Amino acid sequence: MPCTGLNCPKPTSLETNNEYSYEKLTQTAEYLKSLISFTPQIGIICGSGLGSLADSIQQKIEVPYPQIPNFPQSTVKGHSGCLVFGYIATVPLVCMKGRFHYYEGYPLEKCAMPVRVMKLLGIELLIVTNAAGGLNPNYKVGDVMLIKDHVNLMGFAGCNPLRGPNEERFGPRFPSMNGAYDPRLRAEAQKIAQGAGLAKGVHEGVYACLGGPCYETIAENRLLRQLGVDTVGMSTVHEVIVAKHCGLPVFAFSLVTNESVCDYESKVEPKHDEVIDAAKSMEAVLQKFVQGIIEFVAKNGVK
Ligand SMILES: O=P(O)(O)O[C@@H]1C[C@H](O)[C@@H](CO)O1
Ligand code: HPA
Repeated sequence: MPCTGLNCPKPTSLETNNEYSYEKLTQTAEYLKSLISFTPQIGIICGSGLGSLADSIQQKIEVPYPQIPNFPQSTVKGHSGCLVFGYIATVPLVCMKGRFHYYEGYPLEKCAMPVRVMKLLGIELLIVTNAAGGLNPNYKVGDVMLIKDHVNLMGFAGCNPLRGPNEERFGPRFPSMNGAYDPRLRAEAQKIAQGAGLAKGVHEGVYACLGGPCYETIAENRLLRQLGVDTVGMSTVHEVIVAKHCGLPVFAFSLVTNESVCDYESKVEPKHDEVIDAAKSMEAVLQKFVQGIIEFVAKNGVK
């Protein structure tokens, strides 16, 4: 908040130059509200190649990112770059077909700004999905891992989407990250997964985000494994931090799209096209899974 008292210091450039101030984000949310006649209850972020999660949305209103004031643009294959509003199982929602990554050149607060916009639109639950490398030796390509916790590796180096002046209207300066991944929905998701045909391959584990765009070295994969990381990717963590900060419950999962190799003898190399193909081959099952989660929320509420 600007201070008007006589002895108060002048606002710093950080305060005056905030590209994603509460006011700017409100402007973005107000523009989007003017296009829809309902309040979205759930926000969904589609991971690489997972944009088809929006296919089951009814009464779609699609808004391309270039049309949205203050919104970044998608630059990555597999992230088409539009917001889709509509309904799944009678639940009004908004879906991001295309997220923003640090390696695209966006600072973390910019990558995560749509989470605050969705909060201002009125969502009460955020569903986050990602394509990820499977580090846990029990994981196979095509498995789903419900995220129970994360390792904020970029945070170890001081990169955090909440860095800078805190905006109290969103949340506190020092938020706890405990319970960021809603335990009730995770427990329920185990049952829903069976109905969706995912019975064999649903795990629960820990996700870590690196800055990318390089995939991890074998030495890095070995280190991550020792740290207790089960899947590794280049997204999600900053979105979840911002969601937890503003009090949004999160349900998140990784689709294992490739094996993260820990063996110098292995000839397996990660490739983005294969990541997208692996996601594509799971689209029908994952649509059913996400629909099951939404139906549960429709029946039982978010809390
Ligand atoms: O957006 P997500 O995290 O699902 O995408 C992963 C991370 C990189 O963007 C890309 C690498 O293949 O897939
Ligand atoms: N590493 C990082 N990000 C990824 C991977 C991976 O192996 N697969 C899909 N996204």
